[in-house]
Amino acid sequence: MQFASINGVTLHYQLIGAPEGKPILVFANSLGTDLRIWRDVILRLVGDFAVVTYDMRGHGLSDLGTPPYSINDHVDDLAGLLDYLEVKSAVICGLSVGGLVAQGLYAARPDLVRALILCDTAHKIGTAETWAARIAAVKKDGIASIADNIFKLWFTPAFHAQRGEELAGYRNMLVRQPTDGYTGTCAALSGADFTAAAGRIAVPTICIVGDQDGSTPPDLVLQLAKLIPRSRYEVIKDAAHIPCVEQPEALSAVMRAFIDEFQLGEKS
Ligand SMILES: O=C(O)CC1=CCC(=O)O1
Repeated sequence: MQFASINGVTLHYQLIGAPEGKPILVFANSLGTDLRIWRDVILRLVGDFAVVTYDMRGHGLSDLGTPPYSINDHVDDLAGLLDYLEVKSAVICGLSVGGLVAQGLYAARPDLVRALILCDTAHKIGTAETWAARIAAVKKDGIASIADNIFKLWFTPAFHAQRGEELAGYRNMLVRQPTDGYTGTCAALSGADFTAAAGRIAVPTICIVGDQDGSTPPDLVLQLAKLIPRSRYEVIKDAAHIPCVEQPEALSAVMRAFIDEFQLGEKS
């Protein structure tokens, strides 16, 4: 296991493969998950890249810091981690809030971003009201009290019917996140709006979404793609909000095609 103290917060991360001579692919997780969600995608891409994954503050084995957070707290953590690892420029793949962090990283530190893979995310996710209601529910009754509803957003009915063991494991992942880390990140989501910034993105970008995503549905992700000049848009079949878990083969194939189109698999 690897840990780094970034902005006074211990972050859990994994660097897989040697960065020297290889392009770097960085993965940022979604609300209520940790770096383990990327495993089956990483296995399909790791030969050609060095890979960095990490647990956002308040999630996984990373410190809590001082919640509630702003999206810039998460952005500063990722920038700090890349500086710590002496990564000069990387392909940043972010899922949901991780995609907002990726957009924020580009806005704050474009030097660190060679390309963006924005997965099941948007320029703005939810409203102040929906996040306030979720924060209140979790503070009152805990994450477990909302888990069934969250899982309808995360996974398709087919996943629920056929992949019960994984469902149970991912439920453990969700309910074991620190309550303050989870609600702290809901606050960050509430305040994050990259609508104006999206039009200034000038690196190769692809927006990807599961066809049954109940959290950031295809229409919303298409709106994001339309805001970003020359970006690509792809829909993953038979997936909801977490295609890296539900359809890793299809997601990595889309990522691979994007990587090849822009020759991102070659060291810049
Ligand atoms: O509601 C969820 O759990 C889905 C989600 C919204 C933002 C995020 O990161 O995940």
